[in-house]
Amino acid sequence: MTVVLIGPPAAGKTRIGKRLATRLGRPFIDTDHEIVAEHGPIAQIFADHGEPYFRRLEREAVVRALDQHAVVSLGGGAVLDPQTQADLAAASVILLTVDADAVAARIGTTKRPLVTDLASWQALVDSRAELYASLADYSTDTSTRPLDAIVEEIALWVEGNR
Ligand SMILES: Nc1ncnc2c1ncn2[C@@H]1O[C@H](COP(=O)(O)OP(=O)(O)OP(=O)(O)O)[C@@H](O)[C@H]1O
Ligand SMILES: O=C(O)C1=C[C@@H](O)[C@@H](O)[C@H](O)C1
Ligand SMILES: [Mg+2]
Repeated sequence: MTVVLIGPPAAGKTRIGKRLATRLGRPFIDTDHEIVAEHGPIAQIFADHGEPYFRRLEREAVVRALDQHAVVSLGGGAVLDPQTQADLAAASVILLTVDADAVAARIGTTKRPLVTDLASWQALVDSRAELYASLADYSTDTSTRPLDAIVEEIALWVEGNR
């Protein structure tokens, strides 16, 4: 089964996904990175064409990624697509959560069009928390523990669920 990481911005999907893929001996795909490689910076896509256009590109990247026996990190909003929600039933879905205190230290430097400060991050999380939880087969919090401990915990769960 494809292993998929979901969760809000700055939860650690990219960093943890990369290490988890190495740990499991699988390729790693990050849908945000696929979109950037093909179409340029996400903030620029939002600015030039708007969010609905970005979501269409994202859906195409998700379809390609879910077809691989890989570890896939989805963009934070990829799960808003109903077809993606349905497709995730056939994957092992891991939700990464993070609390606001930890995120405050993480969101300073990157360019996220929908997350400009802690308040916008919190609003986005509040609006999606139920959806994230409903799609997850396993959930773990990334706020305080070192990356390697989190990766090992997830890897053991995946190996138990093959
Ligand atoms: N367990 C952790 N402990 C400390 N810092 C972490 C941890 N996990 C991630 N980080 C840091 O948090 C930041 C965000 O991580 P990452 O880019 O992996 O998140 P993401 O969920 O992919 O976010 P997005 O794709 O929305 O940008 C990075 O600077 C990363 O180094
Ligand atoms: O949460 C979101 O809606 C987003 C998260 C990022 O991963 C990017 O996919 C983009 O900035 C949108
Ligand atoms: Mg990421």
